[in-house]
Amino acid sequence: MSKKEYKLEAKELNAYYGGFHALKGINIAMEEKTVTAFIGPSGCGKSTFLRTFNRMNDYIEGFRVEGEILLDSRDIYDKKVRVDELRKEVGMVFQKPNPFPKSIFENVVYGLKIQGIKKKSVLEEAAERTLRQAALWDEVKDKLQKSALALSGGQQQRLCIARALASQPSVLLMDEPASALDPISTAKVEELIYELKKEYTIVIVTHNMQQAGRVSDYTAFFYIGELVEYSKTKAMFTSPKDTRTQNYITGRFG
Ligand SMILES: Nc1ncnc2c1ncn2[C@@H]1O[C@H](COP(=O)(O)OP(=O)(O)OP(=O)(O)O)[C@@H](O)[C@H]1O
Repeated sequence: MSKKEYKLEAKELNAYYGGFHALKGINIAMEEKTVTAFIGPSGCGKSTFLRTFNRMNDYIEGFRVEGEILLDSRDIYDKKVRVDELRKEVGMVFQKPNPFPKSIFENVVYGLKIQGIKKKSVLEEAAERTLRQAALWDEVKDKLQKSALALSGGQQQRLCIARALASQPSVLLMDEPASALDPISTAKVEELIYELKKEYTIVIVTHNMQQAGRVSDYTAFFYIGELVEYSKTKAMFTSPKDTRTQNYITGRFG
């Protein structure tokens, strides 16, 4: 009998900022082409955990992990893993849209150029494909050479999503991707997440419970560094098992 393969897994994961124990014995397994929402009160470790999946915390002095993070059953903290390759496979979108002060086109193809891809037709094809995927193509196709900074916040965030998709990742990590956006732009990003999960495995940190309910298949509730509860989103919101989860989702704290 073959063992079920997950896209992403954490096994007995502990994380520390120096002497501070930020993540405590986390176990989770996420299926391919699903959306998982991380929820929980401020400071409970959601972003720290999200960033372990592409080793974004490596830059922080004193940060270390124990346990395993598996991508397609391979340990991404193994010494043989090339972090630049990992980050191509596991793309990331941040809370505040952070386009470079360059043209729309240059933003999307930035990662490809760093990889040494120079051919114009390849770059143009990639730009169109990812801008279409990010539901931005129709709005920018006539001004690709204009500055990305002239776009609205919502457009900038979709541009950052296009930029993350250009290196053809299989996983997309999103750290509160809509919290700086207006309601219409938020709705667009949520629709986009729904479309993108046909091709990508998505993990999203959100403070917005309605958003978790709308976009995610599974929800993980964190509390002071622990993963308290992890289940199908519908089940978590209708019948949470732990009283801490119940208190949080009914707005009693956080
Ligand atoms: N660079 C750092 N150095 C030291 N401690 C940190 C660092 N980053 C985060 N922490 C601590 O780790 C804990 C978890 O932080 P994290 O940002 O992961 O929480 P979070 O749940 O994402 O919070 P929020 O919802 O406010 O963004 C917090 O106590 C925080 O103070």
